[in-house]
Amino acid sequence: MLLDREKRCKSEPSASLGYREEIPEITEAIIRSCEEPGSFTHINHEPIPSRQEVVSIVHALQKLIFPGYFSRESLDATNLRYKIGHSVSRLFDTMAQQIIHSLRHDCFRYDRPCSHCSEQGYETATKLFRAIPGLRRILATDVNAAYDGDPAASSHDEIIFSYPGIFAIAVYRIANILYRDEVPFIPRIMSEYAHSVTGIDIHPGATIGERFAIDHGTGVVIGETTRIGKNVRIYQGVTLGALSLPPDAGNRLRGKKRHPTIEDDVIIYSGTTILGGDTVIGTRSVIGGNVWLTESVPPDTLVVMEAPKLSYRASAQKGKDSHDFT
Ligand SMILES: CC(=O)OC[C@H](N)C(=O)O
Repeated sequence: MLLDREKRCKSEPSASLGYREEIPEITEAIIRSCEEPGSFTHINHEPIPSRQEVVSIVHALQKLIFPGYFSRESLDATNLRYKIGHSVSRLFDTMAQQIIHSLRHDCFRYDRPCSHCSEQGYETATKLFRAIPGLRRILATDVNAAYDGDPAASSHDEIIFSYPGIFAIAVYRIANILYRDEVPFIPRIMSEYAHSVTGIDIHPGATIGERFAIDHGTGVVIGETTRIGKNVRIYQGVTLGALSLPPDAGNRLRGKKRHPTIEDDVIIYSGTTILGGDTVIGTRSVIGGNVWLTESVPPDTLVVMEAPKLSYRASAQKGKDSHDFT
């Protein structure tokens, strides 16, 4: 049986017509706002890089870097050469096209004179694909470091299949090659994608040595000018960041070293924040959890936050309605 309210609703004529009459005016208002000085639009320009394509490239590169782990079809000795050749040849053009789009965008948009975006796009894509064997080698050191440092990891394969840390580091290592080649947009699209799926934010401009491990990873931030040596391990919630940034910091500090340097064999535990471009954490140091550091520490230093004083008493829950926290 229909309720009265439902009956009324069903017999009511559609209200959309009256409201739809407003669409031309709404459209005009949006167009006028696009013409306002200082408004952001992207009209009449060369094709822009596609975020969706770049994300698919990331996943395709992950399959090439760790063959067999992320493919639906199994790889074996008879099809390996064919499958790798096939994906390199397909990916090569897609990658080059995306690089060309992003270079062209900057040429047109910012009047940067250029006559060879297309050539440069193919050259950079070639460099990236040539770097894959090296990427595979360095990522193997990262997987080994994660396994060696984590009793919860039951195998190297488990790390490759499932650890957000290794995914974020793999994407960082790819993006860093493009960043060093001064490809606009794509490195950040890649690293912010990894950030969005792992909670780990590694700027592609950071410099990170081999055997880098991020355990758990959620909330890790590694700033653009951070330098990290070899065999460094960090945990969730670690920030390697800049000191306070004034409102005009964007223009004043762009390109300057703002983030710390972490030397070889350092461990930084969860929730720690280390800030400043001149801050150096000396080799083999261990920085405990929840430390706030804005100054350098010499090699072989242990830095710990003294635990706040806790008091322990019998629980107030027994026989009481409210808790007594005084
Ligand atoms: C990580 C960090 O400090 O970020 C702050 C700012 N984006 C910068 O790069 O300086």
